Amino acid sequence: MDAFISRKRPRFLNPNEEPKHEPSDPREDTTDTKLAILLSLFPAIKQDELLDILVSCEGSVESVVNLLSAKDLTADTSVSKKRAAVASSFGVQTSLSSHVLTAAEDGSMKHMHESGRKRIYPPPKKGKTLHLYSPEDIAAYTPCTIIHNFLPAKEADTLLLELLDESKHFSRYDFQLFNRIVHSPHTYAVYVSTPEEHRQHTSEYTHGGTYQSNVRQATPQLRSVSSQVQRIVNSEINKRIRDVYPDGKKLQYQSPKEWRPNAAFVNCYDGANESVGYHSDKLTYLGPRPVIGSLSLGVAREFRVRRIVPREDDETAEENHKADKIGPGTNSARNQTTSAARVDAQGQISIHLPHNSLLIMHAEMQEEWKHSIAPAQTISPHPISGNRRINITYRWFRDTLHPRYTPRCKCGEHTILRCAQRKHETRGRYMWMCHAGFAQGKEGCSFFQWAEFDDDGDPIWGKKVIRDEAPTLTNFSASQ
Ligand SMILES: O=C(O)CCC(=O)C(=O)O
Ligand SMILES: [Fe+2]
Repeated sequence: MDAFISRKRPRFLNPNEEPKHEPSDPREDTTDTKLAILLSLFPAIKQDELLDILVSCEGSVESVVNLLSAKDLTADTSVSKKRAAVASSFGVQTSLSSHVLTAAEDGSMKHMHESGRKRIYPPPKKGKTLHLYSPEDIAAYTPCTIIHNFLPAKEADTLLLELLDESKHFSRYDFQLFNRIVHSPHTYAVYVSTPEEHRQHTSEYTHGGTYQSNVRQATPQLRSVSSQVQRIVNSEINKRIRDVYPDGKKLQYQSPKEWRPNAAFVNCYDGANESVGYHSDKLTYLGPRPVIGSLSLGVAREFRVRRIVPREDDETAEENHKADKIGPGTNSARNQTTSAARVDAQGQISIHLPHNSLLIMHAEMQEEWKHSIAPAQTISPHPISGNRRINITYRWFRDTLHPRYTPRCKCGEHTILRCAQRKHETRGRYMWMCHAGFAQGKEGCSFFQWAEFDDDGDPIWGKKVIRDEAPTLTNFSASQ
């Protein structure tokens, strides 16, 4: 069903934990009743369509009736009155999707597609989850694009089989949370395409204060798929710039260059309880406004996203420094207590990721949104992978942000790049910080330096801009 369903999120009992599942909202039980009422009022409209409109009106029968009656100017007045009477017994809600009304250039209210303006949707309501399925809704509500059935079916199955076999080499990463060492609730490995890249990823790039130990050579299938991902991601980036960004221009700090993935982080979620908590992906080596291509294989799972809500009160750059770390290539929320509170401050959106779907996280994603793979209440086993889901995130490590260039902190370690997200005065500014505080058993130093970039996201060290002209890393796709 190309629609979303709105459900109320439960309050978290333990602030360190995402809920294992969401109890269903008793109000959902009324959906059938509402649909039956709508069917009786609008017998000429198909049930599926009515359901779509109902969910896009957040379950408000009154909004559906108003919407459809407004369209139906020739409607019999007695029918209209009856519809209005029934509808008024339900609360008014906002409407979404293709039924959204918006102000046109001339100030009149028109349906989105008639107004000639870009679609701007309201965020999900506090404490609710919007479930999105259609590529159109996902592109409109989130900074993501989804492409279903991305690979030829056989190729997707071959890649899945290959990575399931690889997954026996995957490991959990350990991270520190409130003085405890915690294991990630899924396994992973990093894939690169040449021995030189392997050397760099195991002895130069650091993640949360340690070198990656689980770096592997990309399999032929992984590399072949990388070039297909590269093609489509670049084309989708251009569409996004043209159709969504202000004045049809790339975002400030977004690279104007072709996106060239040179590393793939492969995750395995074995069973419904395996997950990854809310985080944004680490910017340190990807740079500002990165784009990430994420291919899902095997069991379908929910990818949840939520916008980072600015907070005026107690945010400081120093506080950001104390952020906990939840995985390689990820920046978690500062802690799950505040994270949980903010999930409730603005609703979340759930994107359903079936086998062989490619999700593109666009340039506005990492700095302004967080994402997670929620534990599932139930999953439907996949014919090849059983209960397992494999996910590949193709990433482009910018050469200009190689650790040979990035500042060292007082501990003598490589710093990490973060973006100020919550305080209005500093929101959107980047900073270099000590990462030692993120590593097991290490206390961080107080190193802090604002990070400067030119408009294309290349770093400015002193007055010197390091440009990304001669990549040292071999491009994943080009190196086949
Ligand atoms: O499994 C996914 O779809 C997302 C994984 C993720 O967020 C990550 O590897 O950073
Ligand atoms: Fe991520």
